[in-house]
Amino acid sequence: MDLGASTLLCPPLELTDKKEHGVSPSDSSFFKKQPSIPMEFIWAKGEMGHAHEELREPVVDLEGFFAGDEVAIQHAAMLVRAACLNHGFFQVINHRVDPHLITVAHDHMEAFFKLPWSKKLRAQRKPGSLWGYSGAHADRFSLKLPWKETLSFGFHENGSESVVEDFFKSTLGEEFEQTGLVYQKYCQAMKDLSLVLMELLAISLGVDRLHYRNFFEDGSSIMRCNNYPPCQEPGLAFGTGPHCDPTSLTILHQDQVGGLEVYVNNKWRTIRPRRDALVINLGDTFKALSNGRYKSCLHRAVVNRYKERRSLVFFVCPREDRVVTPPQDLVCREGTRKYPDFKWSDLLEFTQKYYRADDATLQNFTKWLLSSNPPNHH
Ligand SMILES: C=C1C[C@]23C[C@H]1CC[C@H]2[C@]1(C)CCC[C@@](C)(C(=O)O)[C@H]1[C@@H]3C(=O)O
Ligand SMILES: O=C(O)CCC(=O)C(=O)O
Ligand SMILES: [Fe+2]
Repeated sequence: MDLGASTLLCPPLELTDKKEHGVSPSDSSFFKKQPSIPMEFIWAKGEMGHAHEELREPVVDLEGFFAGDEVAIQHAAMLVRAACLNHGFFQVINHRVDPHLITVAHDHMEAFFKLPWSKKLRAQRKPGSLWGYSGAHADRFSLKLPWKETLSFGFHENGSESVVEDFFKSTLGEEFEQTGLVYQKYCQAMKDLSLVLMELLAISLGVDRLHYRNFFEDGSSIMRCNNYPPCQEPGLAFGTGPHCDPTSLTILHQDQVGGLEVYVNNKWRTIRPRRDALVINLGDTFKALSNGRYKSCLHRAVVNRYKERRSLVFFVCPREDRVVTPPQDLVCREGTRKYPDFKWSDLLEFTQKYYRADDATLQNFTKWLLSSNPPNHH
């Protein structure tokens, strides 16, 4: 059942009377098919173009990594290298994240998004903050609104208190204590897996095996739950438009509905959902950490007419004051630096205050950075 735009925007976006757009029933054009979704959600025809082909690439099996089987580790690193040089996307199986924990995390996400508006709005994102509930980012953007609701919160491991549990209890109340516990465990499992992947990425780049693990060990990451309601015009709107994640590494688990697409060899390809796999994609920050060797994955989420779709997305980030710079031996091999040093907090601020992340965030950030601190050549 299509809940339409009202599920995304509260109070429900009143569909403005057609006459306000200078069209009245007497005009012949009026009888042309009028889009049944608010124009704020509509993307240009040229930006759509739905994928038909599936991306079928080898899945990286982590079993050998956990078993310390060096041959299996080299094989996994070779698959990771091929994928990251080409498009920055791969999937992992035998990742040792408890499948029951993933299922319960989906259950709590479903329960949250099914809450009445009044309850969801208790967690409403404050201006300038990443944390909380957002309906179509309608408070941030005015056009090309994403056809989605999101719930975002931070994760870091210092000390006993759990920022995740505090987030749920303080914004949604005691009845969400269990949800906070589930997401604390889920985020911890995502963080642990991310450090294994950082080792694999280091091996695949031929740098010190612990280099990236050490860089991210004390990082603060972002957890996001995405809910994509059914859409009457799936050919006019995006759940999440084409973009590269500005973050470093993304670990995503999608439900069985399907809708994630990745841009590979100049074509959008669908990613078939796999319950037992976790989707991994590199972001802009890791691209800079690899001195531009590895791609930041260009991806998007399309919507459909009939079925709600949800995804759990964990964005791995370094500590905010960490300076993003590629390992020296990688630069020596490459000969030149591709990006200036920057702090992750500066790129994050850029995406939250000045620039809506898309497929060119890193290059625009670099220009912005250099324009505000021109290199002194004396
Ligand atoms: C640092 C971030 C900004 C976004 C959430 C994380 C990593 C992915 C980014 C995002 C999803 C890229 C597409 C545009 C965006 C505005 C969105 O659709 O949510 C981005 C997120 C954000 O700025 O909230
Ligand atoms: O929901 C998806 O499949 C993709 C979501 C995504 O790319 C994001 O939230 O950054
Ligand atoms: Fe993304």
